[in-house]
Amino acid sequence: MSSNPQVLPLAEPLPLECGGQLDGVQIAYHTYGTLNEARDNVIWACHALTANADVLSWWPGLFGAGDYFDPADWFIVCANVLGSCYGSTGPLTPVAPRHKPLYAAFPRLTVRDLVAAHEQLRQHLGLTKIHTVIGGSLGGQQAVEWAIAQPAVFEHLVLLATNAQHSPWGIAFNEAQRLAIQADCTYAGGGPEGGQLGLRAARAIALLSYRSYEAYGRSQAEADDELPTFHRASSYQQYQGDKLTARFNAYSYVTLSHIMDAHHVGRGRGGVAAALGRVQARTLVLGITSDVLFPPAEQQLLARHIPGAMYAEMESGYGHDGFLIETAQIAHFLERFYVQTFAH
Ligand SMILES: CC(=O)SCCNC(=O)CCNC(=O)[C@H](O)C(C)(C)COP(=O)(O)OP(=O)(O)OC[C@H]1O[C@@H](n2cnc3c(N)ncnc32)[C@H](O)[C@@H]1OP(=O)(O)O
Ligand SMILES: N[C@@H](CCO)C(=O)O
Repeated sequence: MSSNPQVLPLAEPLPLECGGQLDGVQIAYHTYGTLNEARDNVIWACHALTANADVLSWWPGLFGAGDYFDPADWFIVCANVLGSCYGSTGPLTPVAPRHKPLYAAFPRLTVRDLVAAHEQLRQHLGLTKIHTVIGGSLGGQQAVEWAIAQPAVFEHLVLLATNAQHSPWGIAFNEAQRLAIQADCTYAGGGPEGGQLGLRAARAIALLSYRSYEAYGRSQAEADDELPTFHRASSYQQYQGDKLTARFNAYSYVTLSHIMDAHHVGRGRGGVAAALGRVQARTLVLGITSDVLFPPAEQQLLARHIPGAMYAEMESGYGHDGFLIETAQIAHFLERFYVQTFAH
């Protein structure tokens, strides 16, 4: 990661959708570029499961100098979500009044709680209008929830590889990963290193849902003369598990996967169609042909119910993670979208 994020301590305890409140919440965030005089050049990026507030580091090709969202033109904001481990309050953050981390006892949160915390940051920054809020996967779940909760704030909404309600299939994947973490006997005991072996296995499971048959075939095919005891795909799975455990913790992972599972824009709002009907932002929804975790039918549903939404599909063999990789296609569809919305 490049620079350290700024941190906003929230003035009041945060009431939680599932009941209770979280005291002493802090939100870590990055801003890039300059807010123009008209204050109409704000892009708010929402990150996915294991990323952080430094969007320039994890979405290169879309955010950065010379990219579609260039800090020379835009005031870009990205904030770490509550429950994560990159500076915002999470299970390993010491919490008042005990000043001890909550580990496995961290409260259940929902996407609406993530939105409520970032909404306080938006107000703190004095941003009355957001030109575009954009997010993929969990970031898209946050973006759509926010556009429903605060419809007048967002002029454009861009949703990638996401959904209106997390699917039984997605929940089952997350539960399999949580079972792997809980099978690690160091998880229940707590402590900053608890559950890391389980997390390694969880990431390997998750990768199966982020990539595709085609992507593994392309990058992990074995040579004819390779020993039958070595498999590139096995080594890849282990490497990806190690890579995540070096930068993330099991408690945040479990917290965030529960948040994803609880995502349902229609809860208490008369159902999904009624909730999506509240969105006022001009909306672009992007699906990925090979996404098995959030299949295109889920994005088509979003586009069907968000008034006037534009839908497009990216041809990609990368699977779900294509939303982080196919930046040229994303830029192409963004350009078409902005030209079309400008014309109307
Ligand atoms: C501190 C931080 O890093 S912060 C956060 C960074 N991550 C995020 O923000 C989350 C979002 N990003 C992601 O999920 C991912 O980075 C993606 C989807 C964009 C790309 O995934 P990657 O893992 O980089 O790409 P890919 O799946 O092609 O794997 C390549 C890596 O696997 C390694 N690899 C490939 N095949 C094998 C193999 N058979 N055995 C062992 N390692 C292998 C490569 O050497 C490469 O290693 P590197 O990452 O150390 O360079
Ligand atoms: N690969 C993404 C999760 C997929 O949405 C991440 O690690 O944040």
